[in-house]
Amino acid sequence: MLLIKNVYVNGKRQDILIEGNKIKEIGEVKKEEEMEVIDGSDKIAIPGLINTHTHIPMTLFRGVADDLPLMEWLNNYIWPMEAKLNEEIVYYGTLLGCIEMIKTGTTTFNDMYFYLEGIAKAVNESGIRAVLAYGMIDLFDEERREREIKNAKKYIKYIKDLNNSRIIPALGPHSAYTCSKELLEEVSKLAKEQNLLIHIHMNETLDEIKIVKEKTGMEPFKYLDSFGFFDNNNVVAAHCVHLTEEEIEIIKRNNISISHNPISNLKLASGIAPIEKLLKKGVNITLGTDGCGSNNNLNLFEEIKTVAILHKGVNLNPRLVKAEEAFKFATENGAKALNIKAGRIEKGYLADIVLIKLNKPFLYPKENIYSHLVYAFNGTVDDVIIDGKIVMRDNKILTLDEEKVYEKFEKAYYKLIG
Ligand SMILES: N[C@@H](CCSC[C@H]1O[C@@H](n2cnc3c(=O)[nH]cnc32)[C@H](O)[C@@H]1O)C(=O)O
Ligand SMILES: [Zn+2]
Repeated sequence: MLLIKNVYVNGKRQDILIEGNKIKEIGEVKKEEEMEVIDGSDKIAIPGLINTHTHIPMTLFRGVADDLPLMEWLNNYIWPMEAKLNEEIVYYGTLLGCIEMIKTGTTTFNDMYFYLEGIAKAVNESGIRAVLAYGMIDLFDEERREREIKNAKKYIKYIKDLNNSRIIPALGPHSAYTCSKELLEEVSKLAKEQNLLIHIHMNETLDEIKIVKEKTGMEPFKYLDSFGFFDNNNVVAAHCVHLTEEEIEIIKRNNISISHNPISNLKLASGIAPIEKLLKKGVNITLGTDGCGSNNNLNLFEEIKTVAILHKGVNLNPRLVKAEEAFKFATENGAKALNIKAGRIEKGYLADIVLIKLNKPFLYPKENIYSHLVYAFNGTVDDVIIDGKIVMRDNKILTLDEEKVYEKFEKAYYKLIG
């Protein structure tokens, strides 16, 4: 068992006892012989952050094609380079991504990419928790559709056969503008049959909406809703930047979770999602970084701060998205979207816990710590526990050899651009 002694958690100094992968007790815990102890007296404990939209191997694309709009970025740079990926290169890209997320307090990520064996191998070794979807794009071609659906089913089986509760399969139809209606219908059916999360890009840019509207006569959410895509499914819709009132109703009615990616949306000049309207409707808002090609890091604390100030500015309302709301987007709401019992430090919850030393200049005055975590903290955490296991101690990753990963990553990168 693991005992975190005298740590500042849920607003007071107390102990956290972890048994297996769950939180067993919070409060006054007597130290027993067989317990491993972490002294928490100079630290705060927070729930591990949950990143609900990533393409984790895109660490390899960081800084490769900046300052471009989405369609040009995807078509002229990213998609041609992705054609040169393989399992090994993706494995090293993912290892780096896992290090970066653990170092900045993220304990779960929701991913859509390909070469999932490489991704799953790296996730397993790093100790992080992940929901992994094979990203499907058929470009309305029947042969490609068959292949994408076959691949998706292959990876769902592959992940289930790993029998690792930290690695969860999901379905990842890329978007309404790159997937045929037949593929989307097949995905919706499969998701219901196997009770799988659907992870999809929605309404990210005005171009995308124009393409879908010209093809179907409807906006993306209305089009998908017209054939029951969302019915009785668990859906995480990434971006949701440009929405009609009618589409917001569809999101609410279908209990769709939004993965709001404010920094990616700004960097690609996609726009700013209508968070004020979505909040008013009680929509479950979560946070994502997107890939490192359009952010360019995986530090979810930057998304927390951005979401807490961006919407104040654009709506001229300083009361919009308070600090505790922004923090909830990245913890409890993310857990709800991914249907995992995490996002809070409470008895019976998964032991995904992050410890932060308080002796950092931007964490003073200490009594305002919960404000600092949103408006002042830079994201460098100290200890990380995932699934009840210590994966980082005093900022040192215990599950991977960092220097070796950096060296192998660079070699993989040069193979990719060579
Ligand atoms: N089976 C597909 C893989 C799709 S994975 C997910 C895709 O989303 C792409 N992607 C990354 N960021 C974004 C974004 O912000 N919007 C739309 N697509 C993105 C990413 O480059 C990747 O091609 C194929 O063969 O291409
Ligand atoms: Zn994306």
